[in-house]
Amino acid sequence: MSFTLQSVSVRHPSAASAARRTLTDITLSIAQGEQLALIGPSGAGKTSLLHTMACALRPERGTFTAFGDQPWALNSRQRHAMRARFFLAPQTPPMPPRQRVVTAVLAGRLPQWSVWQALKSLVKPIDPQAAFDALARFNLEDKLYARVDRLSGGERQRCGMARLLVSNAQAMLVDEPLSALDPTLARQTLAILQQEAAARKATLICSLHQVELARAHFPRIVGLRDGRIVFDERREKVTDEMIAALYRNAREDIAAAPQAAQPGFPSDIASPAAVLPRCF
Ligand SMILES: Nc1ncnc2c1ncn2[C@@H]1O[C@H](COP(=O)(O)OP(=O)(O)OP(=O)(O)O)[C@@H](O)[C@H]1O
Repeated sequence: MSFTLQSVSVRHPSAASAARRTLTDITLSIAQGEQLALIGPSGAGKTSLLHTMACALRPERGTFTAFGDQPWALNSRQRHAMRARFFLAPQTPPMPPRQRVVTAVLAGRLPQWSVWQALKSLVKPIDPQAAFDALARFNLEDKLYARVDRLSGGERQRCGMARLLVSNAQAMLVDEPLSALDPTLARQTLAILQQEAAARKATLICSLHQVELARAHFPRIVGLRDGRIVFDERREKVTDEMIAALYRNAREDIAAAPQAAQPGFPSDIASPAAVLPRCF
């Protein structure tokens, strides 16, 4: 098993103590080599779930196991060693603007390198061929020595994916990898991620706003809403109705609901807010 979460609840450390939890009662088991898409509306908790699995957020409750160990029961050195087994690719990859693409891509090797190797690679990239090969998968090999701040948003995002490829992660935790890409590039990029994960038998967990791509390409789909799992199904079991319910906006519900008359107001006026414009 790559990850097992049993009744896990998470609250962001910076959130007010009275704020509702970011994730509530999450139970999920993900086998090594599985490919799974996380979908759900903005603020559903997709990023927070990926961060929890990457040990960047500590559960407030429940049991979290990664690769057979409970990371938060380990000491920080052991937890750091465990982090080398997975790679979290954020939506906007952190890359110093003046850095060369080759260095930014090779940062995917940082978890495997000693401090000395990391410093050495900053001065003279240790394995530029690996960065070149990874960039070539995304047709970006000509950007090897370009500065990061000269890249378009989509190029930058694909550099982040090239960084993921040079890591030797056994689990790839990828947050909205397609958000800056046109539809053709989005499909190609997703195919490369899935091929790479399959080739190295790595687990691939991808948060996506492109629901149709998720349904077309991922065997397992987890729908999140308001920090809870709404469904966790094989893709053939996910229906249009489940998707519509997952993304239904609370405002749509209010608009669709019959307007109940309130005491003290004429029957065609539902609330004080509704009457205000009529006063002026
Ligand atoms: N650093 C933070 N401190 C406090 N609350 C946070 C923090 N980051 C996210 N949240 C809250 O946690 C909830 C889940 O956010 P999260 O980013 O995980 O959702 P998401 O599904 O990834 O959204 P999106 O699709 O918009 O990226 C939201 O209510 C958000 O406001």
